[in-house]
Amino acid sequence: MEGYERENRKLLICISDPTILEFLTDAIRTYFEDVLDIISIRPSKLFDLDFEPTAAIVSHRTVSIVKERFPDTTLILQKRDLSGQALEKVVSLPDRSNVLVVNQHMDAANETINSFIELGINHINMTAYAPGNNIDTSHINAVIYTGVFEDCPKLDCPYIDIGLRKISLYTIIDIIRAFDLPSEYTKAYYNNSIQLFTASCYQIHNTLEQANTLKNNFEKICDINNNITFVINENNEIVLFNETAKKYFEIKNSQDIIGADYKEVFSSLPELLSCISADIPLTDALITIENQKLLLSSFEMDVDKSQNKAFTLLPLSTLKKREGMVRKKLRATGFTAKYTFDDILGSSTLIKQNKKLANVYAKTEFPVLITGESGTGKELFAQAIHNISSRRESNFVAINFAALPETLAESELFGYMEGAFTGASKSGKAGMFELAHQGTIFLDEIGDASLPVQAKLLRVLEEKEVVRVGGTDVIPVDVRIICATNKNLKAAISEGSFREDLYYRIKVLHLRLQPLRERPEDIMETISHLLVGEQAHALANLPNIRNTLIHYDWPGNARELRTVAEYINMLSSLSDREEALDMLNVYIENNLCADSCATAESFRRELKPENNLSPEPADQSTADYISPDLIVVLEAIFDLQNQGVTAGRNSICKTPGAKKMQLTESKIKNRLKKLEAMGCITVGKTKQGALLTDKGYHLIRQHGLNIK
Ligand SMILES: Nc1ncnc2c1ncn2[C@@H]1O[C@H](COP(=O)(O)OP(=O)(O)OP(=O)(O)O)[C@@H](O)[C@H]1O
Repeated sequence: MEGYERENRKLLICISDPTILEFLTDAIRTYFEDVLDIISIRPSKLFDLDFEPTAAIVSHRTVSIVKERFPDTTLILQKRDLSGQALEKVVSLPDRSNVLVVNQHMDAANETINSFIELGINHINMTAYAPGNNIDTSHINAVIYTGVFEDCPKLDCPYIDIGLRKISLYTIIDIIRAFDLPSEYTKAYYNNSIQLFTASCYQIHNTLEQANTLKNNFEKICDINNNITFVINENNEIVLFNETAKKYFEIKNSQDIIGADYKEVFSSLPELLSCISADIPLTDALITIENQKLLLSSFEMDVDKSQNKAFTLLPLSTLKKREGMVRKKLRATGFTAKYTFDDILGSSTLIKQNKKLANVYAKTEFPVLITGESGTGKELFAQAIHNISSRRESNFVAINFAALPETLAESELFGYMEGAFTGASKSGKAGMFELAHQGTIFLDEIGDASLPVQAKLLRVLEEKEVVRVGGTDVIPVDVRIICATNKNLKAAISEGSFREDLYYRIKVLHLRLQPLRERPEDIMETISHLLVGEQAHALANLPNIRNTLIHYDWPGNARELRTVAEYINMLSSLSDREEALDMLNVYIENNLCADSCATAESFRRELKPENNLSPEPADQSTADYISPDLIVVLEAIFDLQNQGVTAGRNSICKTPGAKKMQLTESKIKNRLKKLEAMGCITVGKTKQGALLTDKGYHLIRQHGLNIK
């Protein structure tokens, strides 16, 4: 940059660094361009000048050469101040950070450090650095430089550019004095500086506010967290004591505790004191404070190289309360038994007996095995038992072995530890047994459990404790077991697919649920509960429909019955009654009669055109409706009785009626049970065979047989 000459008002600026030279020249021109000739020059060009300036601005580097060239010129050693740029970044550097402050020259770097200290920035350890200066930089956490990145050593840490330092007020005053200028020239400088500093103060204010917000948030989190929490620094001073801690240790004022030596604060609690002083990480260490058991954990606060240590204390009583709350929540999210005995429909002697028995079982803690065909209400009974047992306030956890892949069975039942297998949740997971703690576990389709799982189940039943997959800790569980199966477990034992020892363990109490066909009097009662509206009831009570429903075998039991009820409900909403009736007839014939010729025949016989939607009279007994196959069996018993032959399965099978209807011995066995349940026959325990009751005779007579 070439200057130009002006009589008596020549100010020379001679600085070796071209960037700083340009920066300073621009700044000085801003203030003095109208009154001074400003000549800006690098030291190498000094001897080309053919005039003597009134004053010269020099740096530590150029002072001697300028003095040598112009001995009579007033020399002004340039002084500079922080620009304010990125000051908030410097303020936000973590406490005790080791920071390199870089400048082209050591004295300028030291000047920058002094400026920082003057501003009150003393939370960091600053080391001056200039190129060529050999220092150990291994511990450096950040580098601060003043606009010239090339001067910095290359380190793997954050760099903060605080910009070229602006010219100092002292230099301005020196210039004013050297040229005897009016003091107003300082005004422009002040205005400019105030603007800069207002901006940087604003930034610093924001930064401090953010830091304060963070600190407040952190303290709030510690307060919300119900654990007793406190933090101690490397000088053994307490730096944080949350609200729970204050309550627990009965500290009224934060000022009484913050900054206090923990050894004094806890002097009367030797066990806590020794744990804190031991300087080893603790995870749920069991300690006693004034007869109360607590879990103590400690954490190194490895933040910003601080040596702070956090401690949390959790009273066991609080832990238990929380456990109870979690269990309640779990119950609310699905581990609930919703059915009670009132939901179990049916007033047959068989169902009444089973309800009575289950009521008694509920009052005990013994395992119960519920057997019965699919849909007979095994889970319904299990839930009802749980709901009147002493465990009703805790979880009812159901697991179905038929739906559970073998690979998952173990982890689902017993839980797993973090990282126990690929895909395992990070935090591990409690198994069904743990979730059922203090409640009931319902092991449905137990007959489908694999042999290895059976072995583990046996162990849990015997030891009353589980070990999570991938873990070693033994977790005690207090669980009531109810198992259910529709398989013949005795046969499974003979085949070797079910453990005999497990069988006897789970079958301390036994409940056998009879299928609907063994208690036909429950059919209409159950279906009535499921029908909605008069129209649906009218449809179901049409003689042919009602008769078919009563005599159908119901292999799917109540579940199948529900489907039929739903279909009738759907039809009942049709406006065309004739169409509804037609559809129902087709449905019944296709679905309920397809498997049973006898039912089909009876159904067709009764499906007369005059059938309309008027229901059966309410007092008509279900037993007045009987299918032809049952009539054939009744007739056979009648004939055999008359011949003096014992009416057993074998003899009935050989009668002409049974032969005509292709009734096998097992079908006859089934029909005999039905007739017995209907009260039409009695079957003696000895070899006397089946005998007709009055009702049996009545039915034969009613169906047109010629009985004398
Ligand atoms: N006696 C009953 N009263 C009312 N509803 C019943 C009755 N028995 C069974 N159910 C109903 O039938 C359906 C099947 O019942 P549940 O699941 O208890 O049978 P299950 O014997 O456990 O069947 P599965 O062996 O197929 O699991 C449920 O909708 C249930 O509400």
